[in-house]
Amino acid sequence: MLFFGTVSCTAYAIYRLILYPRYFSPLRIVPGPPLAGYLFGHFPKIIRSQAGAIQKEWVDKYGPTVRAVGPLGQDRLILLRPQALHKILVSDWMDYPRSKVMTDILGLAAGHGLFTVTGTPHKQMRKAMNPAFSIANLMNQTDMYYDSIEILVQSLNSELRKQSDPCKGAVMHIFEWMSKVTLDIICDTAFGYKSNSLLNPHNELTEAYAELGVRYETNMGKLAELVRIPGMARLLGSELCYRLRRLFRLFPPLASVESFVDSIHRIRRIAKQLLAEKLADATLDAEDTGPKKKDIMSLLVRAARQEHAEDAYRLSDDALVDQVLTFLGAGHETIASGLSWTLWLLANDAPAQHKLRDEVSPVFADTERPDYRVLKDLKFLDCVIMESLRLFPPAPTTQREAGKSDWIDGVYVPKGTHLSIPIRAINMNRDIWGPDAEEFRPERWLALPKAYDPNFSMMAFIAGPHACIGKTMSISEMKAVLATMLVNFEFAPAYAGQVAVPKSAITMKPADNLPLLVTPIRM
Ligand code: HEM
Repeated sequence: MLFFGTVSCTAYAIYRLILYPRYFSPLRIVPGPPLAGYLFGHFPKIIRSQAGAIQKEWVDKYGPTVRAVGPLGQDRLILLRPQALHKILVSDWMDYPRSKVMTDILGLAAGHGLFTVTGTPHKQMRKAMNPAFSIANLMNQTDMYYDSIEILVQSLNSELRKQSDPCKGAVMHIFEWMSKVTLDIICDTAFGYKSNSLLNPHNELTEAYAELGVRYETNMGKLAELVRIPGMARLLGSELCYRLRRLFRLFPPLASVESFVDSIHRIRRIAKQLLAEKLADATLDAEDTGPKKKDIMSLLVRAARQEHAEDAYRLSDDALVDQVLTFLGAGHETIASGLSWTLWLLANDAPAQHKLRDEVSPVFADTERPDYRVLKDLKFLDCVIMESLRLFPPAPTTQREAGKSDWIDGVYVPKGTHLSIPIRAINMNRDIWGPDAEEFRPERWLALPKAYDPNFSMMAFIAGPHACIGKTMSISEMKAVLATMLVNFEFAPAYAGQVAVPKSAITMKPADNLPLLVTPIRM
């Protein structure tokens, strides 16, 4: 019996890892890089390459539909064409959910909220959350951004004052500053919580996120493999695993999982605390007829507590904790990354930086806190942000999994195939954007190319029912921060020949925290 079992397992492994990808997969006819290692395929290369870069290299070399192979012989298709993207993201989106590995990892770090549900539960949850992201609500919130932005300006000025000649400026790690200001803004606008990370570098939430960021980036490959073990994702997020986390030290290759578990536990504890405060506030609010709190969580808690029709969907308290985690996870590093790369691009393009400053300065002559409408009307600011998000999309790739076998873009795609959406490669597609697709040219947004498709040519926020719920919020927050930065400071590369490189794997974070020379315009 044991012999029969061993032979069957070995035969299956040989079929799955060696024979299937080479001789039986219907995708073997699709162009792509030569097959790599039997066990992990192209996965190590994907994980180690600069964010979104390998997908771009492959579509440039092999065309708009590329086949690669992931761990355990799993087929992967990289899809660039609008028809294919429309099918998996819009028309048949329910049949192409986010993959289980992706939702397991996202669920651990950013809660089991909108990121991890699909189909009908997703529709219901999204409907419950949409009002909190409405334009009307965002218009109410814009003023709150400036509480943190003004502290950022003061903090950068006090760094400058430490220099022997402040007018000559100082080199500052821009990503660190953008990360702090965006964390403070999301905590305030999403929960009415003052995280104060700009003033207090040892703030618990800031430290936990910094630690999580490091562990997440450097251990992505390990985590992706670990969560494939049935039940492991749930175990890693459990109280038991937190209590026993020191045991990971006994297995040196997994030693760093200890601090990953520790950070997610700390972040979850703060999220629960934030929610408890919101629930207490909601009870008080119900008795009070005065002005209601404007933060997103207060709106969700009030909506969940209101009397609805019997069949209406309500977010439970546990679901609300997960939404807290989702906002924290999704809402700060993405914007921090977008802002940092925009400042990098402007630092390297003095005429664009001057042009933008000329546009925003008159607005600040009238008010220190331009509102949503004023920011919306700043055309060149809009072009600069769109161009920066096109070249450096904070989420440079995303994935889906084929929930059924079907034809996509003329290729028969078996159920279970991993589908990669190469956001950065799509955004730089020369067929759409022309021969200068890789250059920073904000003016291109004033005369869009004929081939431009509003849904599938610039996909920083993707498209369809899973498109980013925070898109309008992100753009308006980026506008408020950038406009204020530009009237107060000038930005230039930190040293001659500086090259900025995005980190490997998932996000577009700059690898070196992006040092830039910051000089004051008004102090
Ligand atoms: C520049 C900033 C941002 C970028 C580039 C960005 C990008 C994206 C992308 C590409 C997705 C789709 C992921 C996928 O389906 O695989 C997404 C989804 C999502 N984003 Fe954002 N995001 C940003 C900011 C935000 C903010 C500020 C929030 C909330 C406060 C947010 C909340 C979400 C949520 C909840 C989803 C899941 C939506 C769903 O499945 O219905 N994002 N984002």
